[in-house]
Amino acid sequence: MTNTPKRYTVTAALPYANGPVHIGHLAGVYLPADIYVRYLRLQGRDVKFICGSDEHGVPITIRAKKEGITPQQAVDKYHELIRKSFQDFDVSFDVYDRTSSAIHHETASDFFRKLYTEGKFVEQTTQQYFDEKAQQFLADRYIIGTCPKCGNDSAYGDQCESCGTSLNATDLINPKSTLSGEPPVLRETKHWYLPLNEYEPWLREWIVEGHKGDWKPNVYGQCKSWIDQGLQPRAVTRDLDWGVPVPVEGAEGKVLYVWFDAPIGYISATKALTPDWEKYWKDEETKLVHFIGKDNIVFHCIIFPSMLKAHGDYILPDNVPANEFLNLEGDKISTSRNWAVWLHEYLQDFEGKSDVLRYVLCANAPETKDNDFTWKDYQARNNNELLAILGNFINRAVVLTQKYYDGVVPATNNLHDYDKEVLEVLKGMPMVIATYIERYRFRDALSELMNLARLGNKYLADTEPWKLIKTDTERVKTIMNIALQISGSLAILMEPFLPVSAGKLRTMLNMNPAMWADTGSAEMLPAGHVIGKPELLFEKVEDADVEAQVQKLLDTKKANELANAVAEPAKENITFEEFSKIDIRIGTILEAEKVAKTKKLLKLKIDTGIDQRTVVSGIAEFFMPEDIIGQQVSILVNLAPREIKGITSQGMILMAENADGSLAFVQPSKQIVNGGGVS
Ligand SMILES: Nc1ncnc2c1ncn2[C@@H]1O[C@H](COP(=O)(O)OP(=O)(O)OP(=O)(O)O)[C@@H](O)[C@H]1O
Ligand SMILES: [Zn+2]
Repeated sequence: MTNTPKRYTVTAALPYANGPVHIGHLAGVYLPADIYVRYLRLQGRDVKFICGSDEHGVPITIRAKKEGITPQQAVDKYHELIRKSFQDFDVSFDVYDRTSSAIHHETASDFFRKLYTEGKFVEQTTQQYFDEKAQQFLADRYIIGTCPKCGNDSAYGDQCESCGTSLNATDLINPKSTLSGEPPVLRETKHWYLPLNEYEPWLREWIVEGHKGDWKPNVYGQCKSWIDQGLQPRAVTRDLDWGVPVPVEGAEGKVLYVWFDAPIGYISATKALTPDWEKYWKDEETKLVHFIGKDNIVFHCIIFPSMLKAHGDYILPDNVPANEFLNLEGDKISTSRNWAVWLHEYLQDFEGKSDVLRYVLCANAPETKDNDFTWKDYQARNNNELLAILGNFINRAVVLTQKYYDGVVPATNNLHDYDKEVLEVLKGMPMVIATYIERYRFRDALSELMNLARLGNKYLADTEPWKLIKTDTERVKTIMNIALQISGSLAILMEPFLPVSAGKLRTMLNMNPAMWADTGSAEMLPAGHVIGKPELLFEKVEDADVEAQVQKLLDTKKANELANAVAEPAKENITFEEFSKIDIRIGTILEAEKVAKTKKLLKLKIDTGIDQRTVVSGIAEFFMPEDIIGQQVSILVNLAPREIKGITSQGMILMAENADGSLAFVQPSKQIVNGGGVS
């Protein structure tokens, strides 16, 4: 599509309703989509921004089972959490719907029925894995095994998350049911398949030949490799009781595969938004763009387009600008490992700072390769870029205008070459930024925006109006006028990236509503216009703020280590006679002191009931001597005495060790007389 399209349908991947939104989702999908849409609106284009929760599929049924609630209750909880956090983050969806809605069930059913009636599916009875204990077919994530491609031993029945290969359950080596842990048996069942192999020549022409130039290399490359490997028919139904029922007689107990119904969710959400929905999906003059992360490429570039093609009434995506992945502090973001910065928590911890997160995630977006988010980088980008460059420039321009002219925009006079150069750059900037945005290069676009603020700072630093005001007041008028022109343009150009700050700046400058096309010209803030009072756009992020976040992550790491700790294998068997030789008694600590010049050792005096004896114990890192006096402990009393740091240790205190190496006393659960035997 080269000419300006008549309208746009922009979709953002439907977030899966089994966890909250994290920064990876934002950087990969929702932020670039929101920047794009906000920009289009400023261009006056007709655009609908579509999203909603993806609420079907096996992981939701597994979570519901685990929590003892129904799948509907599970998705209700996360749908609301996700919807609210997007809203609080100012993601400007025109509609945020959900796939458990009636309108979606109806739309997805109709879609399936049309393809079914027109003979677009292949019906096949095959052997599928069945869990005899749970009396259930094992779709997708109900089955794990070893990936035949990469050897990952926890690949799912539909996909290996390690190498990204899409799988059939029967491809897995050593398959196991995730319900019972048992190896499954094979049972006959009937399903409907979309014969992707038949769409291969068309896909080759449409993508491999047609989109070589305009799709991102990572997206194009993945598609080409899929097509080159040869496509197989793909089942679009599942034996499951949660989802859109297959609307065909004899298909009781079967639902549509989640990846069949989810993308149709974009269409149903548009239906929920407007009775005019058809022109956003069926008119060739509409430009359809899907924003997704890299693991969704095959579904949006191969499977969904084949479905749309089979249906025949719908347009195809013009582009699918998928991003790579964002990692967190060097580790893959993971919902199940709680390794994430959760959006709703961020918004609580950093109230009023949604733009800072938007800035950092866009400046560091994984557009061409995986990238890493670190709190140090977050702090540096806020303090050294947003605050020091953008915030500082705006503040100078507004404060000086208030000081010299009581907020009235002065007129220019007699332009110097330098002024003309700066105005020339300003005039060209909207086009430069727009071109990057239209090519889905949001990092470059943001970097140009910051260059404009840098230019403004440099202009003021070079011309030094604060000195000239004493000698050349006419010159200062020109300088301040130009600084304000830059500020006014920034207020509009930054809106897609930093909507909250852009709003504040527009208020500060007392601006009339303006569009992208108005920027770069002196008409925005004409001489005589009165601006408002200065207000700080950004504030410093302190060390303590980011240290608290890093600590939160360290705590998560520790909790994960404890949860994943694997017990050491048991030692060799011993006989009862051997065990009987061991004499363990309950005793009480009478005295405790640190052993001089050591870090780990405490010297204890213990009442063992038999005697009072000295024991040297390596527990000083975990206990303060004064805290343990009076505690009952278990002591091995017939261990041969040993010399430790010049002290004779007569026995050993029994300690239990945690996964992180910390120690606890092995103590009786109620008071026991000293000397009481342990057996
Ligand atoms: N770390 C990430 N970086 C970039 N994009 C991501 C990241 N994690 C998920 N996405 C994208 O966000 C969109 C929504 O993700 P979805 O709700 O399907 O969760 P997911 O991929 O299962 O992630 P998670 O397992 O972390 O919840 C998808 O398009 C996905 O590709
Ligand atoms: Zn694999």
